[in-house]
Amino acid sequence: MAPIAPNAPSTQPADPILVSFPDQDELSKHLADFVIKILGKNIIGRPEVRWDKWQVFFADERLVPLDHEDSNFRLCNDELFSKVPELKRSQIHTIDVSQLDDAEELSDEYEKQLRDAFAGKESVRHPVFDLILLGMGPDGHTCSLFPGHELLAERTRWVAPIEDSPKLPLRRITLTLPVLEKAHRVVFVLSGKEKAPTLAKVLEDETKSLPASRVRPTPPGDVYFLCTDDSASETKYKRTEWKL
Ligand SMILES: O=C(O)[C@H](O)[C@@H](O)[C@H](O)[C@H](O)COP(=O)(O)O
Repeated sequence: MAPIAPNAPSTQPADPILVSFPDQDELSKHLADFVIKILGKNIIGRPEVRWDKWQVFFADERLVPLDHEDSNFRLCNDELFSKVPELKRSQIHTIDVSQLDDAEELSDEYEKQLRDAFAGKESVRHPVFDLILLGMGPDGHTCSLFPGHELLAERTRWVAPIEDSPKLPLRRITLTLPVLEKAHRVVFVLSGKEKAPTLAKVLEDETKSLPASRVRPTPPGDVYFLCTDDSASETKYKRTEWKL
């Protein structure tokens, strides 16, 4: 067995970075700056968003038409995409609604969209996202990966169907843990006191029993928890001062 070089990079996932802000407005402002820094281009000290470079995928999606009130695309479209004409519809990867009746086929087709977008990159064994933004439910679920569900054990597929979601609607597709683990940066965005006990568990529970606590990107990836103070009120986990 070859000895490990003393300066060899760690293969252990880095500790999560917890940053807490007084309220949602502060959180949103700093999150926007962070996204611009990561996905923008620094032009003479002034970061600018290069919208033409973006490829947007959904961490999970409900199997409903794109204009349905349960659609994650619809929510993002109303709040962001429709306000950014520079971001072309072809850069936003949505589910194939002609396959809504067949979750397996639809999931495979979404994985194919991912494979095509990442084709030619060194990372083709896994997609390596620059940034994945996630929420976390009060039960500790993230994407559509729910506590105790067999999909937590999925290691082969990049995208998987779920038809027995404990949170309605029942039928969805979701990115799998291996994809989350390969990302450069995963950012959980949390607000509200109802998330506080779960966040404490996710950050402090060594057993990693909850889906959100299983999201630990491999080096050099990082996972951030950007929260409002009420969400972070029950955890003793160390805070990091926010610096861009
Ligand atoms: O489709 C879904 O249900 C979501 O993708 C889910 O993973 C969400 O991120 C969490 O439930 C947190 O949601 P909130 O941030 O709205 O509480």
